[in-house]
Amino acid sequence: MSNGSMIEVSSFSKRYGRHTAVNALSFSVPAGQLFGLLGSNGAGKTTTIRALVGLTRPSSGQVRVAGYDVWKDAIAAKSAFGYIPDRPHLYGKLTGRETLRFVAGLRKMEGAEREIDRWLEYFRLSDFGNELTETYSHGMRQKLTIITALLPKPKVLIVDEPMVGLDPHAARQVRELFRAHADAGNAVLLTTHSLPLAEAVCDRLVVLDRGRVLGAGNMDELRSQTNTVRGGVDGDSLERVFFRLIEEEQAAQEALKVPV
Ligand SMILES: Nc1ncnc2c1ncn2[C@@H]1O[C@H](COP(=O)(O)OP(=O)(O)OP(=O)(O)O)[C@@H](O)[C@H]1O
Repeated sequence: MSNGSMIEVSSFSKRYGRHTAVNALSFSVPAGQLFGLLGSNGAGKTTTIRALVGLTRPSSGQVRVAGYDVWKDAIAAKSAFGYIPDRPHLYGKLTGRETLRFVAGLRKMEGAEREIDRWLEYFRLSDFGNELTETYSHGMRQKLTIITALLPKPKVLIVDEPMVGLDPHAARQVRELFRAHADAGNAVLLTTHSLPLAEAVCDRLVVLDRGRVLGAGNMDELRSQTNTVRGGVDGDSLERVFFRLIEEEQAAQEALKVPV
């Protein structure tokens, strides 16, 4: 594993026919960090995540998780990460508890039953543990999916749009969970459209637009890239920084147009 990175994306590109969804993207996430991947619709966030979890093959470049090439060393890589997709799939004919036992069995976890109780309690799902997941509300399904990813205590957690459908209390719990997971020495990567969430929890960020990086770094670095102001009540929010980056990109594109 080079320089302790838990996630390493090197010159990753993904092309669909003539369309380039992600173009030569590079970033790395060390243990202990919470990393945010931001960008407008179609920017390439989900494509990057799908490459990180081995669901799509890079057209070029490399994607490594916990030191393993996700495509070439898939089994080792997959046992090192937990994945929370934006559209989770659960088996409707299993109960919540059966779902979690199934995951614990796959990961050969010891003493999983107590952990499962603790997690169900944490998300106020204890009363529903023995109900089929097909009867769960959207938010309950989301919570169960989050538990399936975290139960095996993965070194790397990869999350696509975590907060959709969660009530404010659960959203706060999930935010705290991700932070705690990173602080415990793991790497967390998330995509989100919630800029306040990203600003509140992420140590570092990449802003993508149409497959290319518009800005990268911590909040201070992003502010210095966009001439925005730091700190206090007068400081510029990530939202301001984000729109600046998009506006600058649009201005640069305009400038390239042939004047007719
Ligand atoms: N299977 C596919 N076949 C063809 N094009 C695809 C495929 N998957 C994604 N794309 C294209 O790649 C680009 C990036 O899509 P992606 O889903 O990664 O964006 P995103 O940043 O996750 O967007 P959103 O915020 O809307 O979820 C889009 O232009 C999309 O149309």
